[in-house]
Amino acid sequence: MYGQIVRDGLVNVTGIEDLGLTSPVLQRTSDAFFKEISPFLLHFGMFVPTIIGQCTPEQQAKWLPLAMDLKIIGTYAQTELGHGTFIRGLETTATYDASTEQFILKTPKLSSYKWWAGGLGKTANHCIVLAQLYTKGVCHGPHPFIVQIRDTETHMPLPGIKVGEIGPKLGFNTADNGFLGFEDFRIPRENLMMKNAQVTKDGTYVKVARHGKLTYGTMVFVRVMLVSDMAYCLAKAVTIAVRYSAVRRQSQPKPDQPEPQVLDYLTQQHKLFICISTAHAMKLTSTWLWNTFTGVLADMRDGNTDTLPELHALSSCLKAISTSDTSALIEQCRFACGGHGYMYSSNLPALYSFATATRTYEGDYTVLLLQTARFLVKSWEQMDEGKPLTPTLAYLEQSRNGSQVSWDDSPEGIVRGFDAVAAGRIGACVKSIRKHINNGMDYEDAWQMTTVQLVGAAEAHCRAVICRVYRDETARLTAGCSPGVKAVLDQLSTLYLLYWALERTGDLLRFSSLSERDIENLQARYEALLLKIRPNAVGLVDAFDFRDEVLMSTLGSYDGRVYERLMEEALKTPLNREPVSDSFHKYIKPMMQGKL
Ligand SMILES: CCC/C=C/C(=O)SCCNC(=O)CCNC(=O)[C@H](O)C(C)(C)COP(=O)([O-])OP(=O)([O-])OC[C@H]1O[C@@H](n2cnc3c(N)ncnc32)[C@H](O)[C@@H]1OP(=O)([O-])[O-]
Ligand SMILES: Cc1cc2nc3c(=O)[nH]c(=O)nc-3n(C[C@H](O)[C@H](O)[C@H](O)COP(=O)(O)OP(=O)(O)OC[C@H]3O[C@@H](n4cnc5c(N)ncnc54)[C@H](O)[C@@H]3O)c2cc1C
Repeated sequence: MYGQIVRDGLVNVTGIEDLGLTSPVLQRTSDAFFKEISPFLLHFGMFVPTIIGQCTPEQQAKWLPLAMDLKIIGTYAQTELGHGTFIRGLETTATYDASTEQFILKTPKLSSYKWWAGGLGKTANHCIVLAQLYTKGVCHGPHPFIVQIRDTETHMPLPGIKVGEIGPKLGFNTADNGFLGFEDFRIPRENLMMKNAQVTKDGTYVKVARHGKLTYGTMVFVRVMLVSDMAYCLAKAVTIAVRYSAVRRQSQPKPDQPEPQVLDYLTQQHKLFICISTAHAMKLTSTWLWNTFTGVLADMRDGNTDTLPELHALSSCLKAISTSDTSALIEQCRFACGGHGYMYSSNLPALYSFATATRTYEGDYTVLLLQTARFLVKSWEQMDEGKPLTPTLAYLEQSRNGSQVSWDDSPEGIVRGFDAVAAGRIGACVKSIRKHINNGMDYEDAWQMTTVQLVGAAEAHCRAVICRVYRDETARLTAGCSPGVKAVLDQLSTLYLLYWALERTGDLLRFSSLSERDIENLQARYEALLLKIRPNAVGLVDAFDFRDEVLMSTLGSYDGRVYERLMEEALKTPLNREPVSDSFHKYIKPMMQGKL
């Protein structure tokens, strides 16, 4: 039964089509069972997908049934105390011993301890370990291995394994993130996950993969999944904040009139409606990214890896921007709920601590944007050589002659404006790199000196992609809808464009013919749009269709009994069990009597 709950709740989200499971879904029933992060998150989120992505069919036949039936519980241990970002710098070694046909796992020093893997501390008995593969005295770089770390009967760590929990964190405190060290721990040769590289019995290393970075495949998969996760988290947060804002009344802007719902303040609408619109933008972009991902998988099954670099660039920037926007906007939802938003029972602190972690894990924000930037600069250089551009970079063509794009304030025109900003910023980076090189720097230093601009260019590219996909997908999906639904969804996608155009006026002034008058118009349209969305705001968050059991919020429940729920929760707190707590007699009273 328990296993079934875990499977229903989490495996659907991983959307492993090869297993006949569904693609990403917005709602997750698991949230009603696990109030916090599940210690099984890594089992279904990374352990199982890595078995699928990195094992041969024979290895899958052995490990998948065990993992799917929860006969073994696994996690994914890549990060070490000393290195997370730089995977090639990992220090754990797996050295092949041909005489016993085993790998010997070793943690050479403190900084080589595996650190962070979810469920590793107390829950998992198996683990995917990324280690530098040595055979015949040669290091072949990091490779994944399946390692049993605990006895499946007693759950005791096996001899040669040092494992434990890493301690309290900002969030994720129920995920038992762990550390792991190896003292010459031996595993069979067959535990190397051999889809992309193999070691034969005599220790010969055989590379199978056509692309050098396929070992990083699970990370690409999880990055793709995270965009949809972010849409889901933000939809939850804004449901809480909008419902609360409809219940909460504050201040008296006009004398002799009742206190308005705070949702009627334009500033409150400015804080919240962009969250509704962003949740839609991310959901539609995540589905589009998922389709791109499955397309690339299909290409790779046919032996073609040409589309992988664009997928890596897209999944990197969309992971970075969706996690960063979501954490900022969830925090904005908390601000929008005033003091009560700070209550744990509002569920906003938990949502925030989850979202802000996603900005770091599975690839840090800056690091991933720089990966995208690498692709963008390379594409620019290829364009200069007259080579064709990939579909998501087709907009670079317009910047070839370097002239400013003329500003057009229709939604499609604004999307073209974002294209122009992205193209302009990428072009500026290429110019900066070339200038530094002409001044005598080598390429790496010229790149370093341009990284602040490169991060900005990758952000601009990602924003342009989101704007285009959001606009196009909204038009496509609402084609058969009623005029009312179509109009409201069109308002939401227009709001996204206006909001970001106003956020990026500096860039638009630089790379398009936008004028002061155009900015005034944008501002006026934006404010008018907020008022148009206001009557539908509660309906729009209700349409996300979260059950109260999933939302778990005193502020956001469907019935709006905010104050009653806050009081009910307050009365449950252990400090309210007795009218006078022991500390009064032990410390406070003696202090008042001058006896301390
Ligand atoms: C619930 C919580 C769960 C959390 C779990 C975790 O956090 S688990 C832990 C999660 N941990 C992390 O996420 C760690 C984040 N760190 C990383 O992913 C890598 O260390 C790196 C990508 C930053 C650099 O890697 P590097 O030093 O090996 O590479 P390089 O920069 O020298 O580039 C060389 C070439 O490789 C290309 N390429 C790179 N990646 C990919 C890819 N996936 N696919 C395809 N291609 C890729 C790149 O574009 C470039 O191509 P070019 O231009 O030559 O044609
Ligand atoms: C809640 C949580 C759960 C996690 N779960 C797992 C797990 O299950 N398994 C696992 O293996 N790992 C896990 N991790 C680890 C996570 O993947 C890493 O923390 C993450 O990849 C960032 O790496 P880092 O910690 O080494 O940061 P660092 O790379 O040390 O980052 C520190 C700073 O340096 C900057 N920086 C680093 N490199 C560059 C560069 N090349 N250029 C410019 N700036 C740079 C970063 O931007 C950042 O500002 C988890 C982390 C968290 C927070």
